[in-house]
Amino acid sequence: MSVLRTKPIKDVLAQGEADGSDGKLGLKRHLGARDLTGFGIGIVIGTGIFTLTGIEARDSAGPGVVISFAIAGVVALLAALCYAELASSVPTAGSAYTYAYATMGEIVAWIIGWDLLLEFALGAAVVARGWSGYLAELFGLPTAWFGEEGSVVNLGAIGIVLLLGVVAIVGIRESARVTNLLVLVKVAICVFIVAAGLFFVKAANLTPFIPPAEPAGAADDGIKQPVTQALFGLEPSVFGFVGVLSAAAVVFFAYTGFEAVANLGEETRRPKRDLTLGLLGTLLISTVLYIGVSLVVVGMVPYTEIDRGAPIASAFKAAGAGWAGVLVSIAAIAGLTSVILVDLVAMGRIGFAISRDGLIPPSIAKVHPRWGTPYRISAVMTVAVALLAGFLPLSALADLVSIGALCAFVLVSVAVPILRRKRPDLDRPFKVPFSPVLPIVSALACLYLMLNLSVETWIRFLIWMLLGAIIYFGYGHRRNRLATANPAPTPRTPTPRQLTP
Ligand SMILES: NC(=[NH2+])NCCC[C@H](N)C(=O)O
Repeated sequence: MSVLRTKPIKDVLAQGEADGSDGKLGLKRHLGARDLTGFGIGIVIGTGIFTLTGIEARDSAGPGVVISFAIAGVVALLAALCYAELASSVPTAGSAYTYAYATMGEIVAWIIGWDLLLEFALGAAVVARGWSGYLAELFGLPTAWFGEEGSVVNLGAIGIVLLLGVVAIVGIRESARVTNLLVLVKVAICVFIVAAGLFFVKAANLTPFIPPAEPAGAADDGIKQPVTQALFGLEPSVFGFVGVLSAAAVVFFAYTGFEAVANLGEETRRPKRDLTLGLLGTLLISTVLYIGVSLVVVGMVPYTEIDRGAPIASAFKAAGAGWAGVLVSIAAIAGLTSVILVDLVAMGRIGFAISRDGLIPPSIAKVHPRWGTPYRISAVMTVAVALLAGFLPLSALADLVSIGALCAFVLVSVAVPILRRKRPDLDRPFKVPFSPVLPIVSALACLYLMLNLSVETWIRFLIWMLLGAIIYFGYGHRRNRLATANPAPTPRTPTPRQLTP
């Protein structure tokens, strides 16, 4: 069936190796392992740790939110292992989209590509609104233009997206420099938060570590409740182990985005080695920091009193160290800025890979001769993200970013054992241990977290996917490169003249 056609792996590899020198579409190779880890941490540490920690501790898990972060971290690490195997053996700009095209067929590839566009575009937009909110608070700007509620247009969000969009377009090296700097700031401050906060931790705040389950309030009912609870007709409840698990699904947002690294394979000097280092390094560092920061927050303040909006800053304030609040704001602004930038960079690469294959119009896949970036698709998508962030109240849509990431992780996990059977002799610099067991566990864990997200999120996600299906059958299905390719040209037999030296 034509929707299930796959792209030969040798074509995928050839596309990934083009560097633009022979007139083929190709990106420029500037990045090393440190840059990749910088991009990874750049996109990972942001809104999640600075806000979700408070909300989930208070409303869903108590101090057990630390376990939620650990669980989400392990699930993300499993997915990162699978990503590392595929990214290092098939280093391309499209990551999961490309792996799916080579293993599971065009329609699955499209679904994943469309899903990744949602994740990265919405990721940038959601975080841009948060960014604007921080800015407004820091400088006392009018919330009508910079805030979340009741604003007509969010100028801060539009401004930051356009500005970072320009950085992303002007060059991968420039983007790496800006990202590395921001990452240094936010990681240093996170380390400081953990080290200083430990002095204020009180054992009493940590007991009971997991508060006993209790019935959920009306707010968590109906389409707001996790699919697992709705599906099995369970009485909606919060806290207890169930609460810890549903908090894990929500804080998973804090880990999403690391896959951006896997999209930089065509811009990395030594992709086979460095992609693995970048992916796993990102995850290890962020997991350790997250567990540290969340432990400090719930250890400093009884969970019933944690501030929902600014949990870290107000924990320090309560301990009489209000000055730490300024540091936290700086870390948050630096963190959110790098998240948006890397989201925009990665979004351009995914769009580039999809349009290069003709599933969306190939003319926008052009690479800029000097900057070496996919500037057209990046520009188009940056403007779209700016409009989204400027006009839609998005804070409710963070879960949609998570479901998008999780859906891609499920497919990437499944793709590992499939690719091992389909192309057994592919050069694999990194191999997931215990395949297929570990990839299957990874897929199931991601699926489980997906089912812990709310019914509402699933409905929104399915609507987005339906839109994708319409575009695919209306355009991509007939117009893409595999569909329009002439029958494979027969190999030219060398003429006798060519054979003689
Ligand atoms: N592509 C994405 N998932 N982007 C959003 C990343 C969000 C980031 N993990 C944070 O906590 O702020």
